[in-house]
Formats: sequence, structure tokens, C-alpha cells
Amino acid sequence: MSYLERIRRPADLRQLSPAELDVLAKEVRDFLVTAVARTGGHMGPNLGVVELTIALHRVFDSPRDRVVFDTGHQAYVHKLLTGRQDFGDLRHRGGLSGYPSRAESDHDIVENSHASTALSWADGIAKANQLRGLGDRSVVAVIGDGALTGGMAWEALNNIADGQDRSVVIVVNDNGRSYAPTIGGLARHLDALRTTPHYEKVLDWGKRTLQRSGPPGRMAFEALHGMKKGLKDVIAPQGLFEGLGIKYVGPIDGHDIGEVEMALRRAKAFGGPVIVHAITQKGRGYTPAETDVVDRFHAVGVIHPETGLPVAPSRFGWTSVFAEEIVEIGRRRSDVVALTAAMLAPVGLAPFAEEFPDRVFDVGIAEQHAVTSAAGMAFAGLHPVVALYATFLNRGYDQLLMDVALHRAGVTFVLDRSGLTGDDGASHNGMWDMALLRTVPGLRLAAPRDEPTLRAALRDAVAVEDGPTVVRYPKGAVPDALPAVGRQGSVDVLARHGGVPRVLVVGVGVMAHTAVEVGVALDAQGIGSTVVDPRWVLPVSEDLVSLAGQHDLVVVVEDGLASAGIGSALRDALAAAGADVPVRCHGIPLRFLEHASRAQLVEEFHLRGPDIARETAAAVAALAPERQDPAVRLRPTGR
Ligand SMILES: Cc1ncc(C[n+]2csc(CCOP(=O)(O)OP(=O)(O)O)c2C)c(N)n1
Ligand SMILES: CC(=O)[C@@H](O)[C@H](O)COP(=O)(O)O
Ligand SMILES: [Mg+2]
Repeated sequence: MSYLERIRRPADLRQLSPAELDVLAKEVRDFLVTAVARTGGHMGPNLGVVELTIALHRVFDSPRDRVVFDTGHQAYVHKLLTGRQDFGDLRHRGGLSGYPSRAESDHDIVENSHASTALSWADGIAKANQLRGLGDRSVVAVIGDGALTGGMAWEALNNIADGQDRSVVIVVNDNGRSYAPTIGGLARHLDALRTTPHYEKVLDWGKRTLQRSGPPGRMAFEALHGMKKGLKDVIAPQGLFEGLGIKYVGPIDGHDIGEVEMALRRAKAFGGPVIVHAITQKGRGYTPAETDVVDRFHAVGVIHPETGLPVAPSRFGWTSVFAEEIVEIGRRRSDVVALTAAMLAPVGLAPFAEEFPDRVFDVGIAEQHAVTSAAGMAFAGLHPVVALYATFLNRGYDQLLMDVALHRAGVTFVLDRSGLTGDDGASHNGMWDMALLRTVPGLRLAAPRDEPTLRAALRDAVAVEDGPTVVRYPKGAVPDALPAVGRQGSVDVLARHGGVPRVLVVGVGVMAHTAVEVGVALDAQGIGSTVVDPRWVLPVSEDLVSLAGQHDLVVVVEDGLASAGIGSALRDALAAAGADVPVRCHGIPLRFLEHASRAQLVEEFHLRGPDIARETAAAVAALAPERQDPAVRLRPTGR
């Protein structure tokens, strides 16, 4: 039996000798490479925290002590050490989540995989522990150098520093990278620390004790403190954290279990806020990851474990189309610049950065800053394109509303991974964007259905200079082009079935393909329909409203919240126009979604063409008699 198999719970780790722990670390790495190659997942981040996580669970007594992982994509080792070693269905329905999950284990606390929240969680837990008389329990937050660039992390540090009598241990897992190398002043600061002689090895760890132990101790402390001041020019960088009032320990070698353990024990004993700065290597121990120049195998699909090569080529077709088109646009328009929140390659901006290095800005994991700084750029004469995953726009909603829209700034938002993304679970589905953006005055949103409409939407979006524009598209491969058979005003007509079309089927974005299937299936049941794609879905156009008014029933199929998306916006617009036409909305239900494949979720939510057609046919049959007779059906009362 391997050492890994013998670890049923963290306490088992404490039985192993240093040599056995090294063997365990190797077993964990081998396990990760084999398992993650089979399912896909966060390979590089987890390979980098093997020793760190082993040491954490030897020093702290989880779940009595609380260990919070920021973002949570680096929690696979934690899972392995807390009784979860069946990775066969990792990120698949019914299998382990790719993030901490309370349903899986008491050792898991934070499921939110939006970055930079762990320090606030830790601050809150520590405050509650103190008030409830549980102040002897440690609270540990593990945060990456990338996540530390997020504003929330700094808001939390400011607060944690105020609780000198609360034990919060902040482990900075510094691998120098987010996906790509982490940017900015903080990254430079950490870099400087990395190359600084070990500060805490120079100074006496006991100085806090000395300071508390009467006059002789205090004198000794003053001497040490003076020494520290004298050393300041050489070892000044840690001043950033210590200046805030948070003790800094490090830098330590995050791959040396003994060294990490010693630092953590000292941090635990300290009894106040401490930062333990651990230097790690993303992708450690797996050559394809260690040598990968793009992102050290941050998140991979299914790969061949021996080579690291993908089993299926190009998972991200929509991203590639955007990547090409934005370069084309950039060539024509020197005022177009691009912003990314630490995701240059994943959002498709790498080719743009290569051709226009001065016109692309990686702001760190700082979506809020990205949005407001884009407003500033627009004010000063540029046209910024802010490229984000749809779910991360949630972070910048207020900035979009107040800084961009209120100021009518010409900023384009490109939302990749919109709609159901599936395997990353609850917090990664891009299902909130349309519901949120509906509430932004003056905002225009396009949902392209294929490659030509994506290219056209981007070109149109960057031409708008008097307010925000948004282009959203999903994760995965681009479906075949779906040409329009006609146009009704601004609306693309994709199909017409039957002499008297009774149903207007509206497909939003990629769901236009499903809408076409619905039309065909209705036709087979003798129900005429018009199938359309409005392309620009926000605000709801007058053309769409008037088209809807010419039908007995409207069916909207969208890859967003059914209760608050384009269908419900169209229903409101019809009501405002006095048109009495029922609207049926087919989309994502209002709940947090467990990880599963996109196809499984589409099936579960009855979003496949035949399912929607069946429900639509039943709805047509249930229409009031006068609506069922095309000759006498109600017409809209006009706008
Ligand atoms: C708010 C937010 N924006 C973007 C992301 C996407 N994202 C996931 S991990 C990651 C990089 C994290 O870097 P770091 O914290 O250093 O962790 P590492 O992967 O290097 O261990 C990013 C940008 C996210 N999870 N949350
Ligand atoms: C943790 C995180 O936010 C990303 O790493 C995400 O898991 C990647 O998703 P894609 O594979 O869709 O780029
Ligand atoms: Mg990092």
C-alpha cells in the first residue's frame, strides 16, 4: 500500500517521518498527473502546492482549525489528504468538484472560485471565533500571488491588520504566475522579497516574546529592532506587509516540507496576523508543465500524460475567432486597446499583445479596476476592449454601471465562456451577465450565433462611442455558420415554416441553432413558426417587438437565466407596447449549478430542440380558442 493510500485523514500525516513525507509528495505528484490527464483540470497549480499542503495539514488541525483556499483551484492535494482519493470523475457529474465543496467534506469551507476572497473569509471567521470564545483556533488562508493582486485581498489585509490579537495565518503561495507571470508593483515587490536574504533567519523569532517579558526583554527587543532598522536598506521590501502591521515570515522554500512546517508552526504560535511567504513552482515535477511557456498547465483538458499534449485539439473555437478579429480591428483602428484581468491567453488576447504590445494592459485579477480604468481610457480618447470570462464581469458590475454607462463611455466588453460552462461548477457558469446587463441604461449587447456574426458584432461594437457595448459567446467549438434566410428590420430570420406562422421562436446567440431545431420539430407537428435571431439582444429592438406581436406565441431560447434574461425583457417590452402575446422563456433556472458537462445541463434544463418543441406544441394547444384559429386571433394593439 502506498503512503498516499494510507492517508485517510490529515492526522495520519503526523505519523510519517521526513523521508516518508518526501515519498508521499512524489506519490501525490504521480497521482495528480495520471488523474488530471484523464479528466482535465488544474494541473499546474496543484503540482505546485504538494509540499505546502502536506505541511499545512501536519501543523494545523483541520477542520478544527480552518483552512481557506483562495480561488480553490489548488485544493486537489487538500482533497487527497482529507479522505478524497477517487479522482476518477473529477469535475464530472457525480464526481469530485474541481474546487472545495462543503458537500464533500467538513474540511472545505469556501466554494467560491472567484479569486481574492480568502482573506476576507479568514478575517470573518477569526472575528467570529474570537467573539464566540474559540480564539484558540487558527484560521489559515492560502492565497496565490495572482489572487493577491485583487482589490478585495487588500481590503482584507487592511482589516486583518487591525486584529493583532486574532490568529490569522496568510500563506502566500508565490509561484510568480497567475496564468502568465503576475504583473504590477506587488509582483515586483514579491519578486524582490524572493531574492532577499532570509529576513527571519537574520532576526530573532522570539522578539515578540522578549518585548512582552519585562524591561530586560524589552531592551533586547529594542536592540533587535534597531538591528532590523539598520538592515532596512538591504531587506526593506518586507516593509510593505510589516508596515501594514502584519508580521512577515519568509521567503521560504515551499517545496521543503520541513521548512514550510517550521514557518507555519511559528506563525501559528505567534497569535496575531502573519504572512508566510512560500516560494513555489507552478507545474513542479512534471516536465511538460514546468516547461510550458504559456501558463504552466494552469488548466488543461484531457491530455496524454507522457507528453502533455491535448487529446482533442482546440477546445476554444470562439476565443480563436475573437483573437483573429480583434487583431484585424487593431490594424485598422490605432485607438483600440485591450484589457485583461490576468487572463491574456485564455481570453484570446495573446496575438493582439504580440502585434500591439503597447496597446494591451494586463491589470492583474482586478476586474473592477479594469472596467473603471477603461472608462478613463475612453474619456481620454481610446476605445478599450475589456475581455473577460462572463462570470467575472459580475465583479465589475457597479463600475460598468456607474463609470462606463453613466458617463456614456465607449467601452466594449467581450464576454467569453458565457452561458453554461459546466465542469467548473457553480461559480464559473456565465449565466448572470444578461440578467445584470439588462439593468444598465444605454448598454447594447450582442449575442452572435456563429463565426460571421461574431466578427460582425465585434466590428459593430467597437464603432459605438457613446456607451458600453457587450459581445458575449460561449465556451467551446464554434458551430457551423447559420446563414439568415431573410431580414426583418434589424432581426435575422433563420427559417419560416407553415403558411401562417403561429409561433415566433427567438434564438439568443448560440441557442439560435436550437431555435432552428425547434422550428423544424414544430413544423413536423403542423405548427407554423418564424425562427429569428435578433443578434443585438439588448435593448430589445422595436423590430423584434413588432415581429413578436404578429405571432400567437413567442418562445425565447437563451443561454442565460430564464427568469431574468432576454425572454423576460421581451415580455416586458411587449407589455409596454400593449401587445398581448404570451412569451415562454427557456433558459437556465435560478439556482447554483453542480459541476456537470454542458450537454448534461442542457438536457437537464430541457434546452434541447425536441424538448422545447414538445413544450411549445403543448402551449399552442392550450392557447385560448380565438388564438388557436389563425383567422380570428388577436393582433397586438400597437405600440
Ligand atoms: C475574479 C476572478 N478573476 C479571474 C479568475 C480566473 N483565474 C483563476 S486562477 C487565476 C490565476 C490565479 O493565480 P494565483 O492566485 O497566483 O494562483 P496559481 O494558479 O498561480 O496557483 C485566474 C486569473 C478568477 N478565478 N477569479
Ligand atoms: C480557476 C479558473 O477560473 C480558471 O482556471 C478556469 O477553471 C479555467 O477555465 P477554462 O478551462 O474554461 O479556461
Ligand atoms: Mg500564482
